[in-house]
Amino acid sequence: MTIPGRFMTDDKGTFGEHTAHVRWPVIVQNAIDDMKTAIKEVETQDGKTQGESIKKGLVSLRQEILDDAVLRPFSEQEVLVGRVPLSFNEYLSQRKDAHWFNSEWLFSEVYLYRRINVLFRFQRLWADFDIFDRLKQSTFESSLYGVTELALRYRSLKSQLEKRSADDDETLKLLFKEFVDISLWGNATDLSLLTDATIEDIKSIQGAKVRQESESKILVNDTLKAWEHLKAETTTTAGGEVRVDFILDNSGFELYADLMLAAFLLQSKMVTKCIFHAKDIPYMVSDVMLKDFDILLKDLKDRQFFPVKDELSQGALDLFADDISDHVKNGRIEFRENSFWTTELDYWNLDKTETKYNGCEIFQDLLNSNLVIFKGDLNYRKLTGDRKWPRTTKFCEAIGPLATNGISLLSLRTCKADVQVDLPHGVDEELTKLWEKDHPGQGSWWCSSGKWAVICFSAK
Ligand SMILES: O=P(O)(O)OC[C@@]1(O)O[C@H](CO)[C@@H](O)[C@@H]1O
Ligand SMILES: [Mg+2]
Ligand SMILES: [Mn+2]
Repeated sequence: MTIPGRFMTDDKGTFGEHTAHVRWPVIVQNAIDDMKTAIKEVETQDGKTQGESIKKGLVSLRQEILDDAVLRPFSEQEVLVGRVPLSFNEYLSQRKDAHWFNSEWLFSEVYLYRRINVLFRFQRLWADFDIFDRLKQSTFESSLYGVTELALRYRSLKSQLEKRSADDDETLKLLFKEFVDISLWGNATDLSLLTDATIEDIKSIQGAKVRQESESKILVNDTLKAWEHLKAETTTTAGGEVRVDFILDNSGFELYADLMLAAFLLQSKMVTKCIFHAKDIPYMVSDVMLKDFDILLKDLKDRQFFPVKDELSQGALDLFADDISDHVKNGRIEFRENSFWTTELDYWNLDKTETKYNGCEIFQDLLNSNLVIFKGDLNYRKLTGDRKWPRTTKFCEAIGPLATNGISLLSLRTCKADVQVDLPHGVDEELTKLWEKDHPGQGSWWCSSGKWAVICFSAK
């Protein structure tokens, strides 16, 4: 089959078109508003002056989008001072006609966050400032209910784990499923979608009861295939290292849920090492940077940040935070960052052929992993190239070289964009009809609502 083109920001009636026209100006406006607050908090005149020029840059960037300007290349100075990978200018040299509202969605969205980052990197006092930090922190703070509920669940499941007999695979399999579900739906608290979420919204997405009914919302579920694979890997490497990698998505509750899955895998002794791959710049509003991991551990222990009243909840939060810190101290959990993850390159570039922007380097390293877990929607878009595949296309076809180049992967994705593959025949039509009822003219946006999910496995 020929490889279809990628979703464009001028594909009529798509969520990508809506994202470009409506959501990007909102995201930049939120950054401008947060910049106003941040500037007030800095003391020095220098800080204020530099902050003002960033704010002006954001205002003109927002206007550029609204004016549907050409996607301009980065200047030499921006590449140097902003440390912008040359992949962006290489791409733009081939597409001089790319505009905000007439370009490949994947490129222009990643380009947007790079343009924002360059504004900060140009100002010495703001070079490492994360303009999304306030939003990341306030959303995590309002996740108190889900965080506490999970910590209590971890505490009780951990003792079940310790009590179970070594050959009690059934319990282990059920727990694996539970923790994969927790990590999957941890993605649902996505800041870029929950632009005005109430605590109730956040609570409902995260509660255990929601997870029960959410089983029906998982349209493709390869959890047991991943379980069988991991068990086989554990047996073949008997006594050796069993490594699971997490290509991370959002900070806050989703990272907390991912760490929960890692803690279970390590506690079960099935896995000996978990490596977490974070972003090197503020990206997609909520994505995890190295500093967000340290902040999360601090928040879990901070009774002002998480004012849990009862001893039990306090003990459960401390237990989890201490277990994670212990895994880090003993090298069982490792955090890395790499600029590849914030380039526009899709994951067909996780291959020995991509030798310019770390694709090959990361690929070679991931060959040592027994399972690579890709979290969230953007990672799914990059796995499938954000292409206009028929929605029944097989996952192993849509991920190109990754299906055969030696990496075993598991994609845990809540559906928040137009691309979708691997659906059984008839499901897309049925959900489009269902969604159309309450969203006339936007039936296919069921796939961008975050209400459904897929768990897709591909063996090496
Ligand atoms: O990777 P995540 O955090 O799950 O979601 C990121 C993302 O879904 O946010 C926007 C929502 O449509 C998309 O542009 C982008 O793919
Ligand atoms: Mg997400
Ligand atoms: Mn994200």
